[in-house]
Order: sequence, then structure tokens, then C-alpha cells
Amino acid sequence: MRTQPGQTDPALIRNFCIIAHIDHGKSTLADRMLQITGVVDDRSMRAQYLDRMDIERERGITIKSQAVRLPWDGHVLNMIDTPGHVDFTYEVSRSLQACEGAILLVDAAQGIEAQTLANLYLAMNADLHIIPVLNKIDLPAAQPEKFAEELAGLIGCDPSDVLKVSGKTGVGVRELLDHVVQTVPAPIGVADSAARALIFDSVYDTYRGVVTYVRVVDGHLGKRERILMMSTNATHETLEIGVISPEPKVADLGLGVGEVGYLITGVKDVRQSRVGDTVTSAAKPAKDMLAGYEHPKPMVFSGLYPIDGDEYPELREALDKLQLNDAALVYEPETSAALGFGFRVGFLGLLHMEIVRERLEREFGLSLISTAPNVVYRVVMEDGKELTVTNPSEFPTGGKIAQVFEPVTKSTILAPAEFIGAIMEICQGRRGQLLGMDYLSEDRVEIRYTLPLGEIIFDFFDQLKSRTRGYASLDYEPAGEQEADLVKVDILLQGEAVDAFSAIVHKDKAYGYGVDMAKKLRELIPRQQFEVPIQAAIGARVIARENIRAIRKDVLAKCYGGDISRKRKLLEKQKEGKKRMKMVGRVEVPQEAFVAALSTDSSAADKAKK
Ligand SMILES: Nc1nc2c(ncn2[C@@H]2O[C@H](COP(=O)(O)OP(=O)(O)OP(=O)(O)O)[C@@H](O)[C@H]2O)c(=O)[nH]1
Repeated sequence: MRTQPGQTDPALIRNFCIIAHIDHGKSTLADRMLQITGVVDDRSMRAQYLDRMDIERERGITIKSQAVRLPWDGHVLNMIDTPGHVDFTYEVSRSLQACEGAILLVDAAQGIEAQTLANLYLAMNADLHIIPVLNKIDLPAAQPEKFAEELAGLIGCDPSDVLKVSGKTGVGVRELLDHVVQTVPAPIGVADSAARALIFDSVYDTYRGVVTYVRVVDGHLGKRERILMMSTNATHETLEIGVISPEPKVADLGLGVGEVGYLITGVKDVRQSRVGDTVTSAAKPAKDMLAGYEHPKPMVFSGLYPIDGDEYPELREALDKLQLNDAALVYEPETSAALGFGFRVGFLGLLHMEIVRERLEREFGLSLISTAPNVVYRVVMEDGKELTVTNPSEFPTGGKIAQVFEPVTKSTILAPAEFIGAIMEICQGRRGQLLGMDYLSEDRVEIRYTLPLGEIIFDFFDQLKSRTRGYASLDYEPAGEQEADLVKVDILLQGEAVDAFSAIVHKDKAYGYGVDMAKKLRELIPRQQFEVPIQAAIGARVIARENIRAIRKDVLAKCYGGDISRKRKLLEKQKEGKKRMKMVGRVEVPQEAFVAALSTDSSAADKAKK
């Protein structure tokens, strides 16, 4: 039986998603489902059909969710793809809200990981029917029996209820689709009430403008209808409404209860069509919006500066364009004495930051310097005034601070038990407080910590991976704030503070930060014609000092004799070199020194030293 959108009996609809830890094979399984249900024919099957963005394909991660309609056994299955990474938890939660069931996919050679748990908890919160599935059973290293038991223990079912599939070979995928039809509840909604549809994704398309993905909860959304966005009260004309299968198909009858599809309204900016918002009819609006709408809140800030100051207008334009497609990206102009004109940019988390940077460099051809990331601090002054600090330069100096609060997270780390010691050492070193520890099986343990977000964003994940040989996985969620003894450390060259190097750090770490930074800079900044002291200071108190000895750099020294053209060439070359220098007071600092000093990656520092 073929059903048309808009007249599909809700009893025949199944809305589900696949949730998994990164690399456990979600995209591969989704692709296989497209193929088996005949939505994509074998010839046009291209790996990872659902991941449309280049970066996603290259990095093998899913950033934007999509929804595909799959016909199966007389039913309509809507598969909603969810982003897998912690930075996008809110988007994941909205995608889950659009479903009644979730396939919990676990790699049969790896077992449960931190994001498996995080996603499972989100799915349980959303009251979804959970289908536990082990993937990659074709792998020689797969241990389906062992991990079926682990998974069964986790969700409280029998190990024999855990399905076993291979997204790669297709084994077990038909059975899985049958299982979705049999066990996932059909959507329930009120057909004849005012329309309410949940926006679970919104994507900017260069040609069509914003494409908004919705799940209709109650009522009906029609073609050419005026719609109302309930969080902003903005109204738009629907230009097109349809379903994805896997290419967009116009739905002449509109979308009814339980259906999943897309809307195009000519809106040019995803901020006007926000994930989590409720769409209703402007003529006959619903009274209440669907629960759970949240405005995206940036958690991590960093300064972004063009390496070539002339590229500032290009950077602004690029950010403007990216924001059309990324409602969570916020930025404002900022100037730094050392780095010139740039922007203070807010991100959802570290991955979000990396993605934005990479897109700016790759899609817009910009070369950028970014300052060390920092979190948002709440500073209470003695006179009761409060400041929100997103930049070390805004941190008040002097003795009038009463309290400083920093954001904290509840972090969950999963790893083989042999690494417990190493993990605790890292967490303790970062002011972590142990919340608890559980064995998932004999040799795998879940460790929970309260950790300051500021400690996580600074190379925590790299350390964790290297100390556990890549076996640990991490997930974190915001858990309020705590008071902390934080200070601002400034780095001074010849007595002049270099704003780009200032950082807000815990008092116990201030000395270490100061010494490291001063040492790093001593190696990175070439000698000048005068001695340059490098100091680290808290307020007026110097906590570390290094010296760059003076040198008289005479480029002509080597040119004995009177070859004037050679002399000129050398002088020209020196002038060229000077362009790439930034002046800090009288001190010339090469651009690369900034890049290297601000990078946590030691290879960049090595490169710059050469
Ligand atoms: N042998 C085997 N390999 C698989 C199977 N499914 C996926 N893979 C491989 O596992 C890797 C990750 O698969 P993806 O489908 O990209 O994983 P994903 O979960 O979508 O990754 P994210 O989008 O980053 O969350 C790829 O190299 C796949 O080829 C499977 O059933 N068997």
C-alpha cells in the first residue's frame, strides 16, 4: 500500500531514530536501510547518503540531523538522524522528541561507550521505546554475546532480546526494520485541533533559503498556509511542504498527525526558524507551544583574528554567512592590541568551535589565529554588582572582587578498568570531584565526576585519550556553577601586557601557566636589538620571568665588498619579514609566535621555532 503524505493513517506511521556513540556505525546502518527499503537504488547508493556536508563526510561525523521517509511492509517509517556529539545535546533531545522509538546501536567489538549512555538517558527521558542493537557483527573482533549481556544489563532486558546486525553487509537489517514496525508505538495526536509541529532541525540552503524539518504533533499543516513560529511570533508564508525520501518530494496534501517532513518559507536565516520551536497556523493558532524550547547558549568563547589584518572584512562576511546555517553561533567585534581587529565568538563546545574554525578556513579560505578558549564566568563585586565575563580582558583587576563563579559539568568517563588510576589522576589534577563509579562488566567501568567546564575545554580530552591509549570515552553535561578561586594571569613583554595571552586560571595553576607561557615565548620570539623581559603577573604581582637577550641583527654583516644590488635585496627581504611581525610596544613578535604560543598542539610550536 502506498500512502500519500497528509493522509497517512497515524496508526501506520513509525517515527524512530538511531542513537549511538561516534563511529559505532549509525550512518552506515542508515544507508543500508535506505537501500533495503528501496528508497535509494543500488546504483545511486553513495556511502553515507545522509551526511551531506563535506566536513561531515571527511570527519565521519554527523552534525545536522535529517529525516527520511522509508516505506516498509505497508507502513511509513520516518528515520530521524541525530547528531552524535555532546556539543549538540539539545539538538539531539529535539530529534528524540520527534520520535516514539530509538535504535540504540552499539559496536559489537567495542561495547557501550560514554555517548551510548548519554544518548540512552536522553531517549529514556523522552519516553522512547528502546531497541537494543549490536552492530558490526561481521567483524572478527566482535563479541556479540559478551556485549549483548552488557547492553541487556543496562536497559533491563534479556540478552536474547538484543538484535544483532551488520550495517556493512546488511545482515539482520530487514529483521530490525520489521522489529521497528512491530514494537515502536504509532504516533498519537489530535487530528482536528489547531496545528502544532515541532522544529527538530533547520538547515540553510543556498538556493532555497532555510529548510525547516518538522514533526507534526496535532492538526495539519497545509500547502500555501501562513504559519506562525510560537517562540518569536513571526509569521511566514509556506512556499513548499514535503517529505524527504531521500530527495525532497512535495506533499500536495500537506502533513498530518505524526508525520515528519520539511517546510520552506523563504526565510533566509536559521535563527528565524529555531530548533525546538513550535510551528502553528497563523489563521488558527494553537494555544500552547510544545514543551522544552530552549535558546541555544554558548558555553565556550574564543577570539578569532585574521592572520592577515586585511582579511577582517572577509572574516566578518564569512561569520555572517555561517550564522545563516548555525543558530548557535554568536559573535561580536573585538579588538586586541596584539592581534588587531577580530571577533569574540561563542560556541556550544569544543567540537562546535573546531568545526566553525575549520569551515572558516576551508570554505572561505581564511587563515586565522584563535586565542585560548575560555568559559563564561560570573563575577560578583564587593559592591554587589555582577559581571558576566566571556573574555579574560573583561576580568576586573584589583581587590574588589567578592566571588567568582565558573560553570561545572557532570562528566561520565567509560574505560577499561585498568585505567581507573590514570583517569582519577587526570580528573583530580583538574579539580574534579568523584561522584561515583560503577562496573558495567568485569573489566569496564563508568566513572562520574563533577569537573569545571574550564578544565575540560583545555586539552582534557587529548590527555584522557593519550593516558588511556584511546580507550576512554567522555561525555559531559552542564551542571550549574560553583564558586572558585580564579585569577587573571597577564603576560607582559617589556612591561606591556599582551592581551591575547591573558588567561583566567585557578589560583593553584596560575604559577604553572605563567612559567610555561614565559618559557614558550622566550623560545618563540626572536632576539631583538635590546633585552626583552617576559613576565607573568597577577595584577601587579610578577609570578614568573624570562629574558630574551639582546642581539644586534645586522643583515648586511655577511656582505663584505660593495655589491649594492645584493645589499638591496637583503634589505628588501628584511622589510618583507617585518610585515609579518606585530609590534607589542617596541617588541617585534612574529605572527607565528602568536599562533604557536596559543596552540596547545606542540607540533605547531616546534614548527614555529624552526
Ligand atoms: N565491519 C563493519 N564496519 C562497519 C559497520 N558499520 C560501520 N562500519 C564502519 O565503522 C566506521 C564508522 O561508521 P559510521 O557509519 O560512519 O559511524 P557513525 O556512527 O555514523 O559515526 P558518527 O556519524 O561519527 O557518529 C566506518 O569506517 C564504517 O565503515 C559494520 O557493520 N561492519
